[in-house]
Amino acid sequence: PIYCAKKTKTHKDELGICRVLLAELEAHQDAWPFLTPVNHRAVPGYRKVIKKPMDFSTIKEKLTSNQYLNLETFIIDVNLVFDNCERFNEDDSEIGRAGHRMRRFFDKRWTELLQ
Ligand SMILES: Cc1ncccc1N[C@@H](C)c1cnc2ccsc2c1
Repeated sequence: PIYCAKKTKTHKDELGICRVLLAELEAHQDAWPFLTPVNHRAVPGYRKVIKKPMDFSTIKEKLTSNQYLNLETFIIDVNLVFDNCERFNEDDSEIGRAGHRMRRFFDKRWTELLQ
């Protein structure tokens, strides 16, 4: 088409996409290490190494209490979950592999939803 305006997404549209993406992340079979905050008393060294802990339940709380300005601030928190995972866990470990699989899944889904 000659005139093809890029459809801007309203705040509500973007939050709807965040809710869909978060629900899919939580339902993923490899989500188990990321569903709740890492218990730093049970995981020695975690509090020292990971300056900004993040997990899917915290993201959900922030989403439902309207703390995300837009899709970008939501994506930054999701990526923080995976970056923390890479920093603390060996690539060749159960949790490390789950983190890589979850990041690949997330990258694929949000680009699909935004096309
Ligand atoms: C994402 C992450 N990074 C570093 C350490 C832990 C975790 N996940 C927590 C839930 C967790 C905490 N403890 C255990 C014990 C076996 S799997 C598992 C998972």
